[in-house]
Amino acid sequence: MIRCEELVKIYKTADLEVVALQGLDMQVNDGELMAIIGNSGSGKSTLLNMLGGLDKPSAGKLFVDGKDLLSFGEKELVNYKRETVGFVWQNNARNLIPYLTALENVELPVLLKGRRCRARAIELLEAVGLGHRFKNKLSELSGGEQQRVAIAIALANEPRLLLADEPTGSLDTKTSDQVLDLFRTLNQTMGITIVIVTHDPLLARKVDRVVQIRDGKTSAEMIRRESYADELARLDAEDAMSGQQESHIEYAVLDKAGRLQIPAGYLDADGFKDSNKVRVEMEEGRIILYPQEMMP
Ligand SMILES: Nc1ncnc2c1ncn2[C@@H]1O[C@H](COP(=O)(O)OP(=O)(O)OP(=O)(O)O)[C@@H](O)[C@H]1O
Repeated sequence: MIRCEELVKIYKTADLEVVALQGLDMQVNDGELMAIIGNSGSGKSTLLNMLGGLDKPSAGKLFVDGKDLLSFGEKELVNYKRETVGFVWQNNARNLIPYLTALENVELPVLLKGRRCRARAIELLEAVGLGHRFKNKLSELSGGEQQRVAIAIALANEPRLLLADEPTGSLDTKTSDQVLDLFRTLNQTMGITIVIVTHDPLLARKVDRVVQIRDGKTSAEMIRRESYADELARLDAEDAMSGQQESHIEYAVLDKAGRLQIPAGYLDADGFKDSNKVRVEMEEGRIILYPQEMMP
């Protein structure tokens, strides 16, 4: 669904250049539900904006749903944003009009697309579990319900890809869980690919793959040992203690040039700390790193 190769984004301001993405490689499969995590300023939102066609990369390759985004002109970009992607933001106010009802809020974008809208808007609200609240004004809905209206709007154009930037950032744990459950249901029933940018470690634990970005590059991937659905089924069957097992296996990302980012903290050990060299040995199918002065 998504293929980024050596993606670079440089922001130029009057007196400064910021390299927000520094040759980022990432793939997302069709129908995947995955999360992107990383420290503040690591480039997550920049990447999401590139994927959504809201901004253009400075260099690299970017394919979404078989389309080469870097080759797009203005018109193709507008079509792409209208037809291929949907967005969900942390801040609902960006999407919603408080004095209109849930139904009117969803009808609006459907109307703009020139379809028969009421039936479709009701269908979308039912898909996000709000079939019973569509006559309520936005101001009468809870934060989680408002976020679900925003998700219904994002689905109005039947996008193949849903991009969510901190979608649970302003919600409590229980409501965040409900929004994530909704993403999972939409992912399974509609086959829509979903990419979530999040700071929330609990949310990240619940998706099957997490990509970590460090300094504008992918540095690690956490892949579930078993799917979340399988884990829930197993936990139901076993006692609660088995939930202590780590849910994900962490992989460091190896780029095409053979570069590897050692996970944060590993190089704090004695011998590695004050050196810019490590000794690399191949041993029985393993690659082992030794501090410079330590002989194997
Ligand atoms: N429009 C812009 N002009 C200049 N610099 C920018 C712009 N947008 C982002 N940056 C810079 O690019 C870098 C990456 O920013 P980005 O917003 O992608 O990070 P992030 O990982 O999403 O952070 P956060 O988690 O805090 O939202 C930062 O150093 C940021 O200051």
